Amino acid sequence: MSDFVSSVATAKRIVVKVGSSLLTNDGQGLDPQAIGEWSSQIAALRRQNKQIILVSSGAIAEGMARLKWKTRPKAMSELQAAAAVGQMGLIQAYESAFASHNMRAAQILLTHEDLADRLRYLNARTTIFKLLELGVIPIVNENDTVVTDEIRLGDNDTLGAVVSNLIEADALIILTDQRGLYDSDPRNNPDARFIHLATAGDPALQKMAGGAGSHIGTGGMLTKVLAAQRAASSGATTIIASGREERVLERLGLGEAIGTELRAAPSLRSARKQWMADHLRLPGKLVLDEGACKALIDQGKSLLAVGVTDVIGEFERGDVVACTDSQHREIARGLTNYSAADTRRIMRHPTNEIESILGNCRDEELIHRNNMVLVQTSKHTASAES
Ligand SMILES: Nc1ncnc2c1ncn2[C@@H]1O[C@H](COP(=O)(O)OP(=O)(O)O)[C@@H](O)[C@H]1O
Ligand SMILES: N[C@@H](CCC(=O)OP(=O)(O)O)C(=O)O
Repeated sequence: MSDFVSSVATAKRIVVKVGSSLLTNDGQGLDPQAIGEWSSQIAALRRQNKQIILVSSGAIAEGMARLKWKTRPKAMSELQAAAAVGQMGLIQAYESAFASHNMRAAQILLTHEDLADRLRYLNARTTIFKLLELGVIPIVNENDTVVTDEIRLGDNDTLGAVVSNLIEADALIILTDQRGLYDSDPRNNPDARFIHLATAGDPALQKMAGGAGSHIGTGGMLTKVLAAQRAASSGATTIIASGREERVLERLGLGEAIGTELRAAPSLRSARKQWMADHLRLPGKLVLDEGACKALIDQGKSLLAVGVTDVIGEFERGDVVACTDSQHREIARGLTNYSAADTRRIMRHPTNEIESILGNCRDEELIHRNNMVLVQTSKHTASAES
């Protein structure tokens, strides 16, 4: 028995990764009952007031069943074809399972490149946040059709971590066919000891983890341990637990310490905020009025166009820009949703006028709070917030 409370209890935004082995009948196509069970458990977490993003594998396994292939192909083009065929079944199954709980789901297919490109990264983020705001469950998988071996994330454990970083999730739950992480592969060593709690990124964990245990799964424990390390860089805690444990998600949400919990070291600062803070040369500056400075510093709010009095420099949507007070002292920086040209047109105007000025209103905020880092203390010193 573990004597700690699961971090899932206090987590508000959670990425849940479900591996192929938990969605299929021994790799032979999707198991609708399993999908029904996952959607019920996610509905239970929603009732606990948590935002859930599902990273689901299973497209290749379902595609193989639909194409009547008995063994997993090796050729990239065949894997991609299977994924393309199977992804439809996967989404179809989730769509009807969530509908029975009066919930909507959305399909998000991502590649490594989408997240390496700043604009596409920002668009993916904005879309996922909007879906969460609307109460929709985003279902994410890798866009297998367009990726080659070299640029493939390759396993959904890594994708789960990348998505956790993207939306700054509090927790990443990786569900698999084992109770969690042991100090060696329990399939080969019956005396393997179970790890309840450890720090993500501890090099000892990598030595314990082996490859995939089944012909269905891809990564094994090693990709899960590495995913935990990656998720920790934006502060998320990872839980590796058995998907066969009854009501596992709901119980984790209630604080039961099921599985292995890999916590981020307390000192870790959000990687994205670090990235913004590290920008030395910014392409532009927004000068804010007093009210906007207060909203950012004291109230933790997003920046709206109405609070901007001047735009200096040239920049595009997605660039990191500085926000200054009327004395040109930098108080914050963040990813802007509007170019310099558009900002000049909408500054000093309330949000409800953006559409009539620009012809559309893609984002209500000029810089969303989630995309901003404060770079001053109340004394206007230049130290970055931690
Ligand atoms: N130290 C370890 N502790 C637990 N499982 C391990 C360990 N090393 C390797 N494994 C293997 O990892 C497998 C889970 O990974 P994988 O087959 O990729 O599943 P999934 O499809 O859920 O991602 C387990 O079935 C197990 O055999
Ligand atoms: N994109 C692939 C996922 C591959 C994968 O990581 O599978 P798994 O190791 O079972 O989580 C699919 O949908 O089949």
